[in-house]
Order: sequence, then C-alpha cells, then structure tokens
Amino acid sequence: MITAACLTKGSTSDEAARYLFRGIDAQIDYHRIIADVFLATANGKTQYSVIPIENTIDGSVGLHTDWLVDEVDLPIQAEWVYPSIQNLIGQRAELSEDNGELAYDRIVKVMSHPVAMAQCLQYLRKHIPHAELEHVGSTSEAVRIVRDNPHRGWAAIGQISAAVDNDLDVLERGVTDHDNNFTRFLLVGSEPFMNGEPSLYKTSILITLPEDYPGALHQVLSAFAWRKINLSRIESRPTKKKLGNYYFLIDIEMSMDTVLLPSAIAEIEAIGCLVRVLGSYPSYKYETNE
Ligand SMILES: O=C(O)C(=O)C[C@]1(C(=O)O)C=C[C@@H](O)C=C1
Repeated sequence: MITAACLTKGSTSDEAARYLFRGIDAQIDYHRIIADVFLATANGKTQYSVIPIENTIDGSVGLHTDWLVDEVDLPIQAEWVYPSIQNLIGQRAELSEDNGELAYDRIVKVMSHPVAMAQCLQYLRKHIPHAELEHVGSTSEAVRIVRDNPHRGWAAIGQISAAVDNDLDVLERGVTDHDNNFTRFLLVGSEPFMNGEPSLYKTSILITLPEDYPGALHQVLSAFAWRKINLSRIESRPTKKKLGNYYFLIDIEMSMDTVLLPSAIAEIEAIGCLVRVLGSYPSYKYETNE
C-alpha cells in the first residue's frame, strides 16, 4: 500500500489523487493547508504529497512552487493533469426563488480556494457582484463551512462530490470562465512512482544565473537548443533575497537518464550557473472513457 498526503477530502486535489492512484492500494492522508500536505511527506508520515502546481486559467500556483523549491527537499516523482470543473454550491431552498430559479441576490458571500475562485472571477462579477469573496484552504473546506453555516446566504465554489458529501446542492454547474480548464499536479516524495504508461518523461531543474553575466539566460537556453532538447515551460520566480533577483524553473521533455541532458546541464554549470534537479519523472495525460 502507498500513502499520500493531499488537501481536504472532496477537493480537486483529492479527485486528482484518486485518478492517479486508480487500481493501486493507496491511503490518502488529508490536510487543511498545503504546508501540512508538504510536511506530512517531509516528516516521513506519508510517502508522497499531491501538489497542484499550475492551472489553465490562473497559471502557476506561486505558493506551492515556493514550498517545493524553498521549504522542502522532495523530488518530483510524477506529474499529471486533471480537469478542474468548479460549481456553485449551497442550499437550494435558501438561495432560490419560489419558482425554483437561483436567486443570485440572496447570496451574500462566496467562499473557495483562491485558485478555484480565480478560475470563476468573470462568472462571479457577472452574476454575484455584490457578494463578499472569501478565500479558504481548499474548495472542500469552503463547502464544509457553507454547510455548517446555514441560513446566512453563503455559497461555495467546489466539487460536486463535496456537495454530495455535505448534503448541499449544486446550484450551478461548470462556473469556470473558460472551458478546458485543467490543473497540473505533481507527486513529490523520495520514492519513484509509476502507474501505467506515461505519455512522456520530464525533468525539472532550477537555475540560478551568475550575477553580472550578460546573456547568461541566452546561453542557458542555447545549451538546450543546439541539442534539440524540448522545453515545455520556463518560469522565473523571485529569490526573495533582493528585489529583481530571480531563479528560473525549467521543465524539460526528457528523462535524466540520457547522455544529452547531463551534458547540457554540465555546460550550463560551466558558465557559472547553479543547477538543482527537482526531479526526473513520468508525465501522465488525462484519459477519460466518456
Ligand atoms: O481546493 C482545492 O480543491 C484544491 O485542490 C486546490 C486547488 C489549487 O490549489 O490549485 C487545486 C485545483 C483547483 O484548480 C483549485 C484549487
């Protein structure tokens, strides 16, 4: 059996974890905030942590990236994408007109995870502009708070499974501002992970450029370019040491066990860059039978 830490039961992370672990005997250990999800594995309580890292609409999740890079030393062992379908959840009887139609004006507060909320901002602005928006640790926590506070005009943005588990109604389905909304998740931990045939292998590295070296980033990229190594993402994040200082996170579409990649990294180190390998791992596509 494998063990994995994840955000609260009924969250998008929970559904995504169950998808990755399908067919595997896995025990999921739930936590209210992402710091505790990381720490469960860092402190040896679970083998893995399930981390949402990037969303189609809202982009990279900065806080989670910073934890991965600065706070723990847990290699990435897999990545996968999972659809992020958000719904407006609450008590239908309390929040609808006599004819059963949703009464947006009765909703005084909407709660959700900041990333889930960000995926629905245009919807909220259009239909419930008067409501207070409140961020909580996960979408499922938002649903639970709404359940525990009936008759106050509160609603949550979250998963259908959380509505069912908490005896609440799905007031409106699919309220994200764009279709095809997916979240990319990472599985981090010290042991390799495989479940089925990955669509490709990736390696993620963190690069700190030497100071006062004009064209350093250009040289880094050219080490990959002339070897025809495909990069799928490059992102800069502040080092938090000095305004204007950044490190670069690069996702490479290649496993570390090739001759090419270690030689590219050696070339980058030779110009004075610091390179940290965050993991070399299988990448899984989302496949549905529907
Ligand atoms: O709150 C949840 O349901 C989560 O799993 C968190 C989270 C995130 O942090 O990115 C994960 C995916 C969703 O797209 C929105 C929120």
